[in-house]
Amino acid sequence: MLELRGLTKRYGATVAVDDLTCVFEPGRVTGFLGPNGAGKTTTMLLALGLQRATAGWARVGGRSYADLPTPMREVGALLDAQAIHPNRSGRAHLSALAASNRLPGRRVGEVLERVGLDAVAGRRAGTYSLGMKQRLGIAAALLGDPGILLLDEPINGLDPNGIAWARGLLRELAAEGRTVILSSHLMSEMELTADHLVVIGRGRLIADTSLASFLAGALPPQVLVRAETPTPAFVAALRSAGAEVRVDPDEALLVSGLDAGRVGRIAFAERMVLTELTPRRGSLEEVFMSVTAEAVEFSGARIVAEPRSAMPGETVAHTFGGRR
Ligand SMILES: Nc1ncnc2c1ncn2[C@@H]1O[C@H](COP(=O)(O)OP(=O)(O)OP(=O)(O)O)[C@@H](O)[C@H]1O
Repeated sequence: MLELRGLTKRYGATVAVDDLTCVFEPGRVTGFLGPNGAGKTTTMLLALGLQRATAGWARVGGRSYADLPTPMREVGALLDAQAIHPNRSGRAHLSALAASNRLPGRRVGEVLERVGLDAVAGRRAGTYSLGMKQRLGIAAALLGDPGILLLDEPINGLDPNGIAWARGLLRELAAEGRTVILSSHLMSEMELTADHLVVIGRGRLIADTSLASFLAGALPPQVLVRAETPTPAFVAALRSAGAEVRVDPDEALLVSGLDAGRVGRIAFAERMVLTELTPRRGSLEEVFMSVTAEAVEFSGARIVAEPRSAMPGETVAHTFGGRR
């Protein structure tokens, strides 16, 4: 478990992390999300003792990182896959890490196999593709068999097979009871991988919630409706019940603001024969953009707005004030 309490980091006038309080729980993949400059990397650096907090603290299983006797056995991190000596082989890179952290040498072979690099472990790491470097970075994070994994953009550069592999690995690591913290801007992948989300904007907590609640909570319900012969009266009845209705060129209706049951009852009252009635939820990308729209907005290179607040019924910083 990784716990942050009132964690704050200022760089001069910039507040990179602002009074952040949350707990990253074991046994699940937590997506750590936020727009560019939201403070994700800084939070990870603070948790790893690589930056000093201005206020508040981060604790790993109740202790600060600096107090951990063998940190790599507690926390494995991937911050920058390119940070490797190009003339060392993948195996030599991991062996050096294992030796300097008093980890058994047999772990090197184990993690190389787990990330699928065993066949190229003798090659100079400088010749690795970005995807291979990401795998090597994940191997390094796993070297101490840690309970917590902090992975900053670990799937950048992976091809579709690599991404599917990484998804399986991360889910497996969580199922083994580890705390898996994953930051990525690849929302479609995050949607498939994460169980839980911590969303920050401009250093502040916006949402700390399950993926399912995040997806369900932020956008009004939408229903895709196809009727055999949709009549203007049906559309008018939907609108007078409060729905926004968009009629597609193929005559499908996209109904916002009413759930499928309500749309079905209106269709029944209007003697419509429906051939489709499909509830649609927002994608993670849509909900993320909606929730963070006011958190960080760039005008040129300038951040201009304050964070919007969080989701209903969850551990949150504020009350959700989105478009509901
Ligand atoms: N060493 C530093 N000195 C000054 N400002 C910094 C430093 N590191 C980060 N910042 C600033 O702190 C804020 C948070 O940056 P951080 O890199 O943590 O965000 P992020 O969420 O990881 O962004 P991205 O998604 O773009 O990687 C930004 O405004 C950034 O410019």
